Amino acid sequence: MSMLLWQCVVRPLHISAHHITHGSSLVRGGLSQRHNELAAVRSLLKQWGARGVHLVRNEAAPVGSNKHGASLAFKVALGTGTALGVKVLTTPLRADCKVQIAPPREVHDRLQGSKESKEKQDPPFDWLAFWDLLKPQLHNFLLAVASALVVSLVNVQVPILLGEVVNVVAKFTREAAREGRNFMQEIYAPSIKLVKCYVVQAVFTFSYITFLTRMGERMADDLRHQLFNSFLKQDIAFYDRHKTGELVNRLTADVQDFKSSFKMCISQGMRSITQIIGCGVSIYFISPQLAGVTGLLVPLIIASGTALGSLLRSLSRQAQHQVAVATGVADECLSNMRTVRAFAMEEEETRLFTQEVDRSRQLNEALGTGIGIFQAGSNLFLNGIVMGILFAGGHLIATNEMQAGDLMSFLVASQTIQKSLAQLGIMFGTYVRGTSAGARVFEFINLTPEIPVKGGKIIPYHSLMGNIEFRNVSFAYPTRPDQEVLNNFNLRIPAGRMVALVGASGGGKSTVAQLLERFYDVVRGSITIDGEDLRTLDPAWLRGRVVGFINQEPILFATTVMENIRYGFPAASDEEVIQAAKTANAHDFIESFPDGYNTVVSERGVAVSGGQKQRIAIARALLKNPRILVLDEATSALDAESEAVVQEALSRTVEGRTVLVIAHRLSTIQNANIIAVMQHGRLVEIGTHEDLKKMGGIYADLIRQQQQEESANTDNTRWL
Ligand SMILES: Nc1ncnc2c1ncn2[C@@H]1O[C@H](COP(=O)(O)OP(=O)(O)OP(=O)(O)O)[C@@H](O)[C@H]1O
Repeated sequence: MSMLLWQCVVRPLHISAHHITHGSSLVRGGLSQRHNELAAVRSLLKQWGARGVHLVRNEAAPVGSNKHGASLAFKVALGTGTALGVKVLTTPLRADCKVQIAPPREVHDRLQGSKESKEKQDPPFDWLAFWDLLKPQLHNFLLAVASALVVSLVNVQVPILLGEVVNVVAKFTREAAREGRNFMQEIYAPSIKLVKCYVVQAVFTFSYITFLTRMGERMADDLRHQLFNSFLKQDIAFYDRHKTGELVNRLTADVQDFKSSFKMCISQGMRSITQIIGCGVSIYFISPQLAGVTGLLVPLIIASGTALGSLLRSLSRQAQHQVAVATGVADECLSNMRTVRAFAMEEEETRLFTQEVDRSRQLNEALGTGIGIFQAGSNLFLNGIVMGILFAGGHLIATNEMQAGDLMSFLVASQTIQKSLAQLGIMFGTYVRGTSAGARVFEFINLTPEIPVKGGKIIPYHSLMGNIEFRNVSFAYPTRPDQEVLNNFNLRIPAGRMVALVGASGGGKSTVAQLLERFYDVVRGSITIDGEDLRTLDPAWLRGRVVGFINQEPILFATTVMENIRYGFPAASDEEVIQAAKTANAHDFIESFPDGYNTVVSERGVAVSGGQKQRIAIARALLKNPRILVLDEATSALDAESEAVVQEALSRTVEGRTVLVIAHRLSTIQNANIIAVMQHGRLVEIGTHEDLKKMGGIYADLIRQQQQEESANTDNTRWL
């Protein structure tokens, strides 16, 4: 399946003569007609919608060759300054291109754009879903809230008790010696009260942190679980719409943001509000005059703190975003190191990364300066208030309107109010961040897929024949509803027969295979298996038991070969796995691995060659003994030697099954019972290889074209 996604990833593309307007000259001309090839790539990129394409290096450099063709490397630039590396491997009927998009500005702008649109389109917070999430943790929540309340009330008491202690101390410095009173006796009661307060404060601080953590972690765990579950239930169209990075971000950063914001709102928010009210009442009772003056300054503190705070928050968001952009560039480069190396783009990648890191440094420096100004300014301001209170309080003490201990209480209480106000300012930002992160998470949890993962009719195994029929099928991908990919498509695949789909690239062949797997539903018409509409059948049964799918790029998981083959049919015994591997021509090479079937294949299957990977995938598909087998370009990425071995395995695999095979190399499908030729989403020719050749239509043209390309390719190989 070929498709270009303009996103910051490197992905292989398969571009056939149909896509490249000068396709035949591309292949026939070989290396001697580089300009034609470059023009072809340029026209292709334009076709894809890349505006202002021009070639940076007007020369193609051969980077390698094999029996099947030559690799050429091009560097292309988009008008925006986007650098593309295009690597073309010419093969008899097609050109396989690797397109690397490594555009710093483009990546940045795209991320910026997506972030802006994300900010604009944040869904409303779902309070009902939040309540459902909170309900199981209500006991932890209430215990945390009660404990935090106790801590706040104690915090309100502390300044008053401190004042009482200071009053005793102050009294003794002035009069104790003269009156012969016992200091220990007088200080004992207020000191004990203070110590009790500190102990209660410590116990309940421990308690609220423990309950809050328990509640937060359990809610986050629940959220991740629900979200992941919801991801796995979504239909494939959902994955066409959303990038993997975005989904992973919701699962990690958004859940984390939501959790910490929620915890913070409870602990800090509640404490701050209680302390502001409690200490406000205290200072009023200590000295109404001083409290009045301080109260006048409060709006000033709030206004300046909010203004500066929002400025800093916006700067901090920009800095965080820039760090993400720089990380994205590094991630893209490191995870595609082979492509970077193949194009000798190390210096360019370093330049891109440095550029993004430099921007990030500048923003962080600006943020640091802002924080410095904010902290210095607020310290100065707060210390000014302390000085003011001391000055006015000193005056009140001198006129015997106040005691020293009361001044002390007033100072501590007013400081607590100031700190709490500052906390509330921060809290507002935290609340906004938390609710928007939560809204994004709930949005995906609440999504209902159009195609359910399971549920529906099952045809009993003994009566399942495997007759397939596409009847007047029309289809457009949900992400491109205006582009009709299949148009009144009709095809019958009788049980136990092999039907090959051929035709120009983009004609809709892979789409037919995907519809058979019910990755998407048809827009009009119907697909039936043994007369049953696919939409009435259980999708899990269909994919898990009936249809085996082998495509060009099999995916191996980072586990043992045994588990990789068993994937999709976990109940299979070791013997069954080994038998499937034998049929798939895989047993011998697996046995030659150091740990045999227990060898762990690395994350991307690097330790396993393409042909070996494909045979493991065949064994995996075989294990579930599917009635229907779909082979979508199963051997087109392989060299001649591997292809022969895989073909041999496939010919054993297809026996007794209904098979839909899609292949560009016509030599691989000549034995099919029926060959169906597709063009622009329609079936245009159908018959056996001999019939179609005699007919002299599109199929005959394709064969002629392929033969010419094969001979041109042999010439190129000789030339190289
Ligand atoms: N997931 C998708 N979302 C939107 N459009 C898609 C998607 N997959 C394929 N297309 C588009 O559908 C059309 C048919 O693609 P399809 O892959 O079925 O063709 P194909 O004949 O199999 O091509 P190839 O031989 O290159 O694999 C193309 O225009 C392609 O761009």
